[in-house]
Amino acid sequence: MPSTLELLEEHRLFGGWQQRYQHASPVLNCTMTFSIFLPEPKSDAPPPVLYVLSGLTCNDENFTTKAGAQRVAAELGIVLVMADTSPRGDDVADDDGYDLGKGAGFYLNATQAPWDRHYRMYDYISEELPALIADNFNVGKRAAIAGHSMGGHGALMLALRNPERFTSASALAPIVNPCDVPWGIKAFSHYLGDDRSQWLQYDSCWLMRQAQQQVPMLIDQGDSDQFLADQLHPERLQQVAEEMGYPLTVRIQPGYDHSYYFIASVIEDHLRFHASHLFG
Ligand SMILES: N[C@@H](CCC(=O)N[C@@H](CSC=O)C(=O)NCC(=O)O)C(=O)O
Repeated sequence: MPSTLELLEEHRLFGGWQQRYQHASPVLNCTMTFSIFLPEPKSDAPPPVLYVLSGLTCNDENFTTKAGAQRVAAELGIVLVMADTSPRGDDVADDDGYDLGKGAGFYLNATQAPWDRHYRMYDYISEELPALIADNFNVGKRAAIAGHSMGGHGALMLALRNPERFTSASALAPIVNPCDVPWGIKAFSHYLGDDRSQWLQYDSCWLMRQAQQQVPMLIDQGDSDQFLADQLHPERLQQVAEEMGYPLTVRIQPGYDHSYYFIASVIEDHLRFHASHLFG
């Protein structure tokens, strides 16, 4: 039976519709919100979907309102689904830091108390949300995934673990090696515990070395990004890709920082990259 969605907002946009919905999530054991851009249909064929994952402190609205992706998504006929970054609600565990707890779910299934009651973002993004979208909207089977920073980690990691689900993956300033950078070490210690062998399943550098099936990938990274030296290290994934013959393109963009000004500047290329695989 189709899940119940409550429409919170709706706006006409570039000939399509920008909508925001709330729903009960059995996987996360809380109420969740997502945004969706539905372009004007280009043909009788149901359109493909690009899932978009955001970074630390974000919800579904950061990308929706700041990335400027809808004009090109409308032109290409791609549905955009903007997910939240963690479970939400008053009874959901949280932390004072911006990089743990609400807004910082790291797209994993937590195993440690108190996080394990709600923090199952891996299952939510890989299973529950796609099923909800398929049940409630006229969309095709083809899907791609993109993300920024912590969301870039989520997009690359989810595509590496589910290569049959995604025609392509792309990331803007992603965390590629969470097992070995401060943001990832802090989050994984709390959510997954001290046994670092349990962390590897969420680390794109490790996953790419194990990959049996390839998903075309694009990464854009600004060289004036304030988090580049400490947290991001795209060269580590590029090195693995070169060793493994994995189809990853990394582009270093001069002068750009970590902000949505950077995202807005390169998002068109990401949409066209995904279109070349979604419609290929
Ligand atoms: N407030 C923090 C930094 C938080 C931050 O920069 N968040 C980024 C994502 S960082 C990686 O996941 C973001 O997208 N923010 C939302 C926005 O709209 O810009 C600090 O004080 O350092």
